[in-house]
Amino acid sequence: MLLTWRIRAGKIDLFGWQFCGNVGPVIHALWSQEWSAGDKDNVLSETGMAGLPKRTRDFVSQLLAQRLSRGSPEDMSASQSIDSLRGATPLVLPSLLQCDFANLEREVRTLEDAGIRALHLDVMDGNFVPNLSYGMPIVAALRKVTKLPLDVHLMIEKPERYLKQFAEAGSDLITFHVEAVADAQPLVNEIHSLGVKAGIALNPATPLGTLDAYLGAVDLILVMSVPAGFGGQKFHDVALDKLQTLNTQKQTGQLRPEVILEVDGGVNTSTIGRCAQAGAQWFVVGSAIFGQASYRPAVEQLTQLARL
Ligand SMILES: O=C(CO)[C@H](O)[C@H](O)COP(=O)(O)O
Repeated sequence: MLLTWRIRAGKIDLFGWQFCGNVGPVIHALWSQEWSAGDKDNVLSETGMAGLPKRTRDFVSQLLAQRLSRGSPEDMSASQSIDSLRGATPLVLPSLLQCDFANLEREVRTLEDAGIRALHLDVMDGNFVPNLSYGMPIVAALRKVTKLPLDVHLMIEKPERYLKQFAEAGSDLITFHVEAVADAQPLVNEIHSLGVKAGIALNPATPLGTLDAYLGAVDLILVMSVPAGFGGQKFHDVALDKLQTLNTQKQTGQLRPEVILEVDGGVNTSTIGRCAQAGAQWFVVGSAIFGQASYRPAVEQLTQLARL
C-alpha cells in the first residue's frame, strides 16, 4: 500500500485525518531516513515519537509499519535501494535457501523484525550446481511482500537467458558466476541497462585473476567461501585471501572503493570476524540464522562480531 500525505506547516493530512503539533516533526524525522522494520526501538527514541499521546503514536506506528515493510517497490529504483545500503555495513543478509518456504511471508516479517536490511536469494538450476532451488516466481512473490532490497545470486548456466526476467521479477542486484560465462562484460552491461546493480561471483577454486577484466564494471564482488550449491558447508579460508587482495586493491585505487565485497558460505560466529577483517562488508548467512530458535539475537551477534 502506498500511503500519501501532505505536510504543511507542521500539519499532517493522512487520508483526510489531520494531525497537528508535534506530529509534523515526527513524521519528517521518520520519513527523512531509511528505516527498516527492525529499527522500531530506534524510531521511537530518535524521532521524538515516544513523546506523542499513545493513541496518536499507535495510529502513526501502524501506518508507518505498513509503509516500511510493504511499501511500494516503485518508491526507489533497484539501483537506489542498493545505494541506500552503502553506509549500512556490516550487513548480514539471510540466505533464504534454508527458510520455511511454507511460510515465506512470515519468515520475511520475522527477518525484518530481526533488523535485516536486505535479502539474499540463491537461484540454483541443477546444472551449474548440483542442486535445485527456485527461480523468478519466488523473487516476484517476495517483491510483493517486502520492500527490502533483493540480492539475487544466480548459480545457473547461461545466466544471460534470464537477466531480464529476474530484473522484472523485482531484483535490486543480480550476481552471476564468472565460471558460468565466457565473457562477463555483456551481462554486466545488460544488468545495468535493466536498471539493476551487477555483481560477479567466484567459487573457492576459481583464481581471483579471472575477475580482472571486470573489476571496473561491477558493483559487487561475491567471494564464495564454499563451493556454490548447498547451505551448511564448511568455510574455506581461501576466501579470506581473496577478500584481503580485493580490499588492498580498493586501498591502492585498483578497485573502486564503492564496490561492495560480499562473502557467502559457512559464515557464522566463528568465521564472520575474520571475513570482516579481510575486507568483507556484506555477509550472507544461512545456517547460522535459520538454524537458530530466534533470528534477532543471531543477527545481532553476527553483526556485532563483524564490526571492526
Ligand atoms: O550460496 C549458498 C550456497 O551455494 C548459500 O548462500 C550459503 O551456503 C549459505 O548457507 P550457509 O551459511 O549455511 O553456508
